[in-house]
Amino acid sequence: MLEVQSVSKSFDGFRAVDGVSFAVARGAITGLIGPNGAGKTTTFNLIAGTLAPDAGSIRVDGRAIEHEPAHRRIAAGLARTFQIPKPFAAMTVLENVLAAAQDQPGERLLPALFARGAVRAQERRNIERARDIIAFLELSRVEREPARVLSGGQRKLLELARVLMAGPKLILLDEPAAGVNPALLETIMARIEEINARGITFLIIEHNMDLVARLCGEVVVMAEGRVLGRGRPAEMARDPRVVEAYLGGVAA
Ligand SMILES: Nc1ncnc2c1ncn2[C@@H]1O[C@H](COP(=O)(O)OP(=O)(O)OP(=O)(O)O)[C@@H](O)[C@H]1O
Repeated sequence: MLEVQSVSKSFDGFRAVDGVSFAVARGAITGLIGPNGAGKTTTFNLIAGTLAPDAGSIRVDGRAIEHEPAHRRIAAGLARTFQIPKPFAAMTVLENVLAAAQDQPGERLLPALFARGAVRAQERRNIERARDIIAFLELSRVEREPARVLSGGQRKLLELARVLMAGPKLILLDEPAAGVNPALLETIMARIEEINARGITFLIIEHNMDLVARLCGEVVVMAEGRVLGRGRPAEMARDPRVVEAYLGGVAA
């Protein structure tokens, strides 16, 4: 589903991502782990298109996307969340989810002028879909509330809702467990499992090893801009190179 091949990115001569290669199988939930500063978020930004790689290729479903703008990658089925969610604070939960819908005919001039009925029908379908997704993520109670009133965990759920509204086949999650209380974390993990069971592939950056051990069939471990290893979470946790990278990270 995703192939990252020899991808590099430097900031002012500092190699944040240095010849990184890995693949994510269709239908898998793969973890991207490693100590702080390993280059995980930079790798996400390169895959999602918020940063352009200096070198290397990125393929989704066999199609090279590294030169495509971020919005085209979303249309190609790639969606991502952020470590710190950034909902539209003044908009309601429902409006936030609706804003993530792809291919809204109302945004195109000609259909808007000549097919008002069709536009309205599409909008109704979008609202129905958004409300189903909101219910699935247990946010119905706050559907009409502005996003600014949500807790940290609810914001993570709202991000997932927005991502689902875009209809992706591959979802990149940046620290879905960060700042989330244990009850909501259980909801988030269960929903990720259910979404995955419907055939959607995940790549997840996460420091919470309970989440990684439960959800991820395989992890890719990064340190200092490179891939240290890949394998099952329990295997990687025992790998001396991985242990050393984490200890080094703590010491630094
Ligand atoms: N825009 C930037 N300009 C300069 N340096 C950057 C930039 N973005 C990231 N870096 C540096 O690149 C390195 C990798 O950062 P990155 O955020 O990708 O790490 P990470 O593995 O996601 O870390 P964390 O787990 O703490 O989120 C860090 O040393 C960081 O300071």
